[in-house]
Amino acid sequence: MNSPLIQARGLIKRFGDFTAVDGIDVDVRAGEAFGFLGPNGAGKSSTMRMIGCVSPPSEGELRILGMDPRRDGPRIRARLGVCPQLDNLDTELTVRENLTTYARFFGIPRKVARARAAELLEFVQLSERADSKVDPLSGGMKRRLTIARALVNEPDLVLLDEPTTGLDPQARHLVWERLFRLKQQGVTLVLTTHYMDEAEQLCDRLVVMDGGRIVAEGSPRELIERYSTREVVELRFTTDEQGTYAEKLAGMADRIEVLPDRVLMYVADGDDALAEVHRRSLSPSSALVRRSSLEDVFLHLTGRTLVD
Ligand SMILES: Nc1ncnc2c1ncn2[C@@H]1O[C@H](COP(=O)(O)OP(=O)(O)OP(=O)(O)O)[C@@H](O)[C@H]1O
Repeated sequence: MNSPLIQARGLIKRFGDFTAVDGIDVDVRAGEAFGFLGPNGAGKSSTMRMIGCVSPPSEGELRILGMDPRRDGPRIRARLGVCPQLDNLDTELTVRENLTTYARFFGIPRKVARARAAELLEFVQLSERADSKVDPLSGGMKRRLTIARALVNEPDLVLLDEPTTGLDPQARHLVWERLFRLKQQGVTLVLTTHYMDEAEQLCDRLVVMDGGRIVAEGSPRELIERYSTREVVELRFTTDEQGTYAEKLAGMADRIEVLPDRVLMYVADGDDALAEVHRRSLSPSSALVRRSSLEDVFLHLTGRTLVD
């Protein structure tokens, strides 16, 4: 059972003349949480839709659970759990009915479906809302219900397209916590996100996508080690002359990035570097020392920030 659950080689998706996914190679192994990280338009959803067998690849090889989506779409889909980018819950039905009705599509007997719905509602902390309609639920509750629905058929592979986009911080943390539990139970998760903190929290391994291509691959820690320094000093100056200051800082860091609102110094030891900044009387209006993140990796690889 060591063969990957998802294997893509030279996978391409075109829409007319436009290439949304431009020849990517991906292996997802059983039990891991795998992420596609990238900004809007990077090609993440197009990739997920091919993996979900709802959008045929234009070119390249794709195998899901050892099968070919072009031939075995329905058999593959029966073993997938899908949480789409936008919740498409049935607003006419109650919370519980959203699960039991969905279970019928998989031919799950009514009694089993009811028991499973109760278990899943417990898991996503919605038992108390079982008989309420979907509309009055908060965004976070709807997301959790969509996740529960994706688990109704006890899938081998769960696909989550931007699981926490649009949620407030507290609701995001609750979703992360549930997904983390799933991961602990050995469920294979594949998710897309443009939040680097989400990728860092949840993903064992990820690919960074930009413009339809994979620009880096590894665990969050490996990527940070490979493409960034241990620490970053963020400096803001009162004048608009960040560029001038950046020149003065150049020799004091491994790398300098000048953003519209701040200058980033990439260094091994942030406190040392900041002390040197003050010694040279460069007087930033604010300064912050932090660990490198996937955001820094993305900036290094593409010259842009993830969320513009
Ligand atoms: N059905 C379609 N027809 C034409 N172009 C499309 C279609 N679907 C996606 N695209 C284009 O393909 C590119 C990649 O889109 P995709 O949705 O895969 O990106 P993404 O990384 O998931 O970004 P987002 O976070 O915005 O969903 C975008 O430029 C998008 O406009």
